[in-house]
Amino acid sequence: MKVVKTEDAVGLVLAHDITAIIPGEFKGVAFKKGHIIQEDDVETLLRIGKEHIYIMEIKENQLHEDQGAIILAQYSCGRGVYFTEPSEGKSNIFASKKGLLKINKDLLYQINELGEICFATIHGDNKIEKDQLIGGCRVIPLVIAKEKMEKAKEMLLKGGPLIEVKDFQDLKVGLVITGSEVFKGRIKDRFGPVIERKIKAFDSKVTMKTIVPDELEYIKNAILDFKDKGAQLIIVTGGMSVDPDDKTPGAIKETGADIITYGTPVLPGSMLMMAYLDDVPVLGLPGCVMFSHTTVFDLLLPRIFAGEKINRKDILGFCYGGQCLKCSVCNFPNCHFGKGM
Ligand SMILES: Nc1nc2c(c(=O)[nH]1)N[C@H]1C(S)=C(S)[C@@H](COP(=O)(O)OP(=O)(O)OC[C@H]3O[C@@H](n4cnc5c(N)ncnc54)[C@H](O)[C@@H]3O)O[C@H]1N2
Ligand code: MOO
Repeated sequence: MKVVKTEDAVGLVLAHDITAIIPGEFKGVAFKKGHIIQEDDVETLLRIGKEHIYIMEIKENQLHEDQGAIILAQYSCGRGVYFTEPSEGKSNIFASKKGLLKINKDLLYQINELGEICFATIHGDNKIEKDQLIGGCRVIPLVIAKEKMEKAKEMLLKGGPLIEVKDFQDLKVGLVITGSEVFKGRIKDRFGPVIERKIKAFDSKVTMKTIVPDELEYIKNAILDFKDKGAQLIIVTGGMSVDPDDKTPGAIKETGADIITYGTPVLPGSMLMMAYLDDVPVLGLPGCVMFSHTTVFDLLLPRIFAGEKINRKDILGFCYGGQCLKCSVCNFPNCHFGKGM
């Protein structure tokens, strides 16, 4: 610690908290330990009787916690992400737009492994809204070795971006509703509106829709027809289970699509089929997607709309955390559901 005249202390770092007392009005910390003294602070400090102050000496090879936090935030934020000015050594990180949140988990771990650093985030691979909090980064001590921050910067530049928000694409969606009971008008279609609502949340819409009976040829031809008409995502509802009338999985296979999975380790949603017809994703959705608030369909949609190709490992990875708790008020995606391995 060093004693400095207050007028000469601008840009230097306070070594301890400074208390202010205004009788009947205020008693508390006016300036916190670690605060970098600003031009405007001088008069305030003089008014609370501080003509001299103790300042912390930051050595040539060290950085103040706020400078460390800026380095962490600046070099970790990719497209669609912004951060706040640090306060008490911490910067908060937010999404600057709606999209798919991507977090490089391995890199995040490695940065924390450097020590004296706290970098915490929410889970990635979910939809994020504009100005939603993603995480925060801070330097734990008041000062940190410059060398360590250089190392962090190098790792972030090489392996980054650590955090990014990918845009959703406007996809043309083809919807095939299966079910002879719906086709023949015995019951009203209630699956279509659920799908249309969920697609709208990604600013896209169902541009082609048909209702077909539980017959393999009808379902197959409807899928191929939508593909020919330029659908970029094809969704087939119902008929996904084990009854003799459940023809959807067979029909998707018959189109020649590459089947990624029939069956997922997710409840609800275990009977879902994910396939690609050329590069067009084809989803066979079981009845639970119409009934349940949140299912495996909600885990896949953000990634499909961000243009990511889903593989079998992605789907198997859902098993840990794949059981939805069906809370009375659904907080998804702010819960464990689908957060995976
Ligand atoms: N023995 C087994 N049975 C079931 C299994 C299983 O593994 N073994 N899985 C269960 C699970 S999990 C689900 S989810 C359902 C999947 O059902 P499907 O996708 O085959 O659904 P459907 O049989 O076509 O319909 C179920 C129910 O929903 C009504 N429905 C269907 N589509 C519409 C629509 N567009 N509008 C209104 N209502 C619709 C339909 O009439 C049926 O009542 O299988 C379990 N069984
Ligand atoms: O596909 Mo069912 O998909 O688990 O409720």
